[in-house]
Amino acid sequence: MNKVALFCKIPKETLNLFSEEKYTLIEQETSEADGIVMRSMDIHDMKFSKQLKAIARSGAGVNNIPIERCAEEGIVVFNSPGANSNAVCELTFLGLLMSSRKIIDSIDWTRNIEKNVVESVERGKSKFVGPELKGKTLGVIGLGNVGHLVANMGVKLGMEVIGFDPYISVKNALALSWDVQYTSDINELYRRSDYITLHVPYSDETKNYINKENIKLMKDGVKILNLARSGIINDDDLIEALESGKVGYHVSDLPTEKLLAAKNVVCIPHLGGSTFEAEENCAEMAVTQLTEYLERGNITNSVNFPDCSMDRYPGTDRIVVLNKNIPNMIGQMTTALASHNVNIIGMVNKSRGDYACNIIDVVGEINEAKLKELEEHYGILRVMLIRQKTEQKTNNIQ
Ligand SMILES: NC(=O)c1ccc[n+]([C@@H]2O[C@H](COP(=O)([O-])OP(=O)(O)OC[C@H]3O[C@@H](n4cnc5c(N)ncnc54)[C@H](O)[C@@H]3O)[C@@H](O)[C@H]2O)c1
Ligand SMILES: O=C(O)CC[C@@H](O)C(=O)O
Repeated sequence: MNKVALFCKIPKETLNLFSEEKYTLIEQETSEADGIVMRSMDIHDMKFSKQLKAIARSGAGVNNIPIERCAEEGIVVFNSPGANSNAVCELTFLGLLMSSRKIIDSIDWTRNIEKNVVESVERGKSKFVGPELKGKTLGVIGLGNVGHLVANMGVKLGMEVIGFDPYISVKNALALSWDVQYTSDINELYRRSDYITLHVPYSDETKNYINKENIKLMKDGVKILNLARSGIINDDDLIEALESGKVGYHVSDLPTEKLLAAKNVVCIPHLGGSTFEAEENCAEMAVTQLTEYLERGNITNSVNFPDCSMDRYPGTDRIVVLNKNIPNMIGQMTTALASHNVNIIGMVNKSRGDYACNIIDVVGEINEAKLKELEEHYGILRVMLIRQKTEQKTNNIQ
């Protein structure tokens, strides 16, 4: 029986993916949890027990999870790429309009009209005139699952779109409209754009990505949208530019104390992925990937281990070994298995960066405690034994 800690609410239909015979659902991490399902909470300081095998992030960004430490502790971290991209793209569209048409200020102003509403509206509305999006230039930084949709949306709105992403995937490049102008020179994007929208992960590389040096290159009155993460824009530099009018408007889905107090800023409470559809898509993807790993050892969409899957050989037990990507790992594993007198029927080994995964289907008597001794070997991070299949029923939270 696997224990899974739910750190967030997940839709009822998704709960049903946890079969009753195989899972107990709990609301907190305990020393017994085999898996965690979570959203945006920050778990950098959380201590994980040896029992914890996997964390499934229902969402795209994983800067709230200590990915590297998890890898070293043999904990596979999954995210749900693309599952909330449309929701973010739609909110970006709203952000573009809000930054252009003084929507928020005008709504506030209208709400405070005390009398002669019709007349006051017609007399006062001229102070809220703003530009159309059509014909303006939209700069999209990061052309991943969200960014490529935003770029294509810009084209559909009649905007000139310029995109930058030095690591764009083939899949997203192929999905990009031919009318999106791709540049490998980000300064060109800064110089030409009337609107700049960010869709990159938060990382050491993207911290303070937008700062006073590159703001200088931008057009006067440029509008900047951040629906990615706080910290990607240097708040102080941005606020200075908003004060001077160099930056005309800022829309943030990741508010900070400083931004809340700044002028010409609209803050949204991190609603990018908060649609019914996106929440369901993310939870379903996260839970499916987690259960697939716990039940069958197959890894899809991990952010710290490679994709690694194998069809189960009938009548076998399955051993999953996570290890550092260094020499002689497979030799050590197969030697240890030979000493148990088990026969390897099928095996797959995949590596990515510093880490690797092996799925090994075997027949023969396995002493699990003895097998676990492999974890004492340098470079072996986790050994997991999955005995032959059992049947499924559905589950409810305890
Ligand atoms: N507001 C929200 O609720 C919400 C929802 C989803 C995602 N996000 C944030 O947006 C980010 C992007 O989401 P996504 O689903 O498109 O992720 P993604 O991984 O599909 O795309 C990120 C893209 O950024 C690119 N990139 C990485 N470093 C870059 C750099 N230095 N310069 C330019 N491009 C770079 C990558 O190549 C990739 O194509 C996430 O990491 C997350 O932090 C926020
Ligand atoms: O959990 C959320 O609502 C935020 C999701 C979003 O920031 C993401 O990275 O996918």
